[in-house]
Amino acid sequence: MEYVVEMLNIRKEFPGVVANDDITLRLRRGEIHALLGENGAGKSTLMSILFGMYQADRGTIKIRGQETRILNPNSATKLGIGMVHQHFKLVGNFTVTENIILGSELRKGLVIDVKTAGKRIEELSLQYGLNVDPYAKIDDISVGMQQRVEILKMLYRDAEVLIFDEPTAVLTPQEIKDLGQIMKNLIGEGKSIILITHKLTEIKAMANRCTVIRRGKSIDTVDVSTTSEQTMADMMVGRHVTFKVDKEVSVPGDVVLKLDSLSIKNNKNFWAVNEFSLEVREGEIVGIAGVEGNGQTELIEGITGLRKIESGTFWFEGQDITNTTIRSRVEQGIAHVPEDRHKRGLVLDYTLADNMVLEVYHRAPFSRNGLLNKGAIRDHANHIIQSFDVRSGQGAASVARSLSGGNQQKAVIGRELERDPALLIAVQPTRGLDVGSIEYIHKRLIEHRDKGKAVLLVSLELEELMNLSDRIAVVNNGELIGIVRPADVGEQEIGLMMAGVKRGQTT
Ligand SMILES: Nc1ncnc2c1ncn2[C@@H]1O[C@H](COP(=O)(O)OP(=O)(O)OP(=O)(O)O)[C@@H](O)[C@H]1O
Repeated sequence: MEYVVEMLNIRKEFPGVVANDDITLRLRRGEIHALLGENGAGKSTLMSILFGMYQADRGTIKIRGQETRILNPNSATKLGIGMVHQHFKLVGNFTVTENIILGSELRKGLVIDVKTAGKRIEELSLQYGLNVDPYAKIDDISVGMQQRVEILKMLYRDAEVLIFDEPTAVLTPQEIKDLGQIMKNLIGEGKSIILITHKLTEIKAMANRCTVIRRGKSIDTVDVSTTSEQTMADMMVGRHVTFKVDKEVSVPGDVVLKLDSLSIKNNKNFWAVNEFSLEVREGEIVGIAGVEGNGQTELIEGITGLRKIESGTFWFEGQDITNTTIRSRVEQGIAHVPEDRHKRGLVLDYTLADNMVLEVYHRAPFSRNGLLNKGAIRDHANHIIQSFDVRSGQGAASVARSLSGGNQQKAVIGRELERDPALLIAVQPTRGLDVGSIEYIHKRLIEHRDKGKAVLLVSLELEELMNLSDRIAVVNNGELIGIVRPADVGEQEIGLMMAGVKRGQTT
């Protein structure tokens, strides 16, 4: 059996944590190999070593049978290894072609011939079924297309081994299907793929084999076709995981949030939200379902105070707060788990302790007579770290940036829930989380509801919305299409409504 990549007995330590402890992964030529592990299990670290961003403390890497040292991403590229990161590295006002040739080898004395490059990109795009316009501007194309540009970037540099780091986290269901096909085209042409994902259904649909790691150690490599999702989940977490959410029927109380005919504009000054009305009561979870980009982002920004509400009224616990500041909304008991945890959730260069008091540091017990009480701040962070199982090298003293993506997310959710808000707005709360953490977060959201609080849940995962919500508001093109109860409808019907087909309203 020919292996294109062999990572043997890899060890990598960071201050306070062994991120990779004797991990072995072997990638066959022409296979899609999933890398599965809990948040913080060490997947990104292992791939960063393969891509030359980190050096292993111990262990061997062989590329096409040859023992090699990969000193930096450039040498990884020369060895035919490419990576699509979770956060794309593209320049918005450059074209696709310009982005692809940017940073690729510039030979001295040679002006890069953009036209020739464009042609080559067009050919590659055709060969792999990517359908990318080489002359489009990055700002004008969808996130799914931008990801394909990242794929083209690798192909343009003749990559043979392609690493995808949670590629579907940013995609719509249709784009996920398309990506599956693209991956098949890639292996059909002899490429080999390492796929990092938490989604077991995707592993089932896309991958040939799967290596499971837990807390930095290899557990096993299995054939995907003969291993069930449940088995893989249990191997990964080290205990039995349940996928179903247990909850009682809700007992809604008074109205907490009332949106009355809200209209909000997007960045391009077009109407993103149109006369949108909705109520969320104490003791209920209301989900918002819709295809990404149908006004959900602007709606939530309007509610949290990040974006101006052009017309309509926003009532919170009976008070008109349409024009109040972000700060006063926070003070009144509105909490927000944002869509983009890097931009809005955390200050990446602050410690975890400081991040856990971003909204409340000026209050007792964290602050007294204008002085910060470091002990209280640390205790608060430790409490969140413990309850939400936030894993990091140095606990409360860890810099937020050093946490794995999923652990950053758990920290943000923990911070917001611990404030015990009257209204929790959770946008994609479980994006990037492993099944064990999803199970826990779902439980906490239901608990919050059962304490009589209101939850507004925005998610692109229909299954999550169906499992958690008491009512689901479906949006299309900034308009409310209808409100349904999950018990009364199937996913298919909600799918139709997401496409704009109206249905009778239930209240
Ligand atoms: N640069 C760093 N400095 C300190 N600690 C780090 C650094 N990078 C990673 N770690 C730690 O190493 C461990 C493994 O992290 P890694 O990002 O590899 O996990 P992961 O499996 O990719 O997680 P996720 O699914 O949440 O993205 C974590 O405990 C993390 O906090």
